[in-house]
Amino acid sequence: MKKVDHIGIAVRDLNAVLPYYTDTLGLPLMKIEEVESQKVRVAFIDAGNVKLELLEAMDDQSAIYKFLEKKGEGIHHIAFGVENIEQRMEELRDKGVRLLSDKPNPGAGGAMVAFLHPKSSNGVLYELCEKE
Ligand SMILES: C[C@@H](C(=O)O)C(=O)SCCNC(=O)CCNC(=O)[C@H](O)C(C)(C)COP(=O)(O)OP(=O)(O)OC[C@H]1O[C@@H](n2cnc3c(N)ncnc32)[C@H](O)[C@@H]1OP(=O)(O)O
Ligand SMILES: [Co+2]
Repeated sequence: MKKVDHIGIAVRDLNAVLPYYTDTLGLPLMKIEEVESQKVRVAFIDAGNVKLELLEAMDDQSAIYKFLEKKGEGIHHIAFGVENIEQRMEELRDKGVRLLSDKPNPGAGGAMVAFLHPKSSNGVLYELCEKE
């Protein structure tokens, strides 16, 4: 794993929470983007050495919708930046880690992403992401 790329945070209403990050905490907003494949609208906040990915559900099929229903707002996942994501997935699979997809899927900013099931990561949802 190269580094932590971002921390995903589930929010109910992106526009409503943004001022807390930008005005109260004084952190720069990098961009807002809709990621159709994950059914999420995301805002990236520049927190210096790591990004915060604020995630709002686009519909009730979104993983974020289900998370908010069950657990409420809060930290959703930690994303490691990796190179050669398919190889990393294979290595982890060989070591018995449960991956949530066979192949990487398109994520924010043109990255390819894959998730490790929280049940095989001691309760933490991890993401692997590879920037093009
Ligand atoms: C845009 C992109 C990017 O960065 O580029 C993104 O990040 S998209 C980010 C949004 N997309 C994703 O998260 C996609 C991958 N996620 C998923 O496929 C899903 O959310 C799962 C992780 C499989 C959970 O789905 P679901 O809640 O329907 O399954 P489930 O009810 O069977 O839950 C299985 C167990 O995992 C727990 N669980 C669920 N979500 C969790 C989370 N975020 N962190 C830690 N534990 C979690 C549940 O409480 C449950 O534990 P108990 O059984 O003990 O109650
Ligand atoms: Co993410």
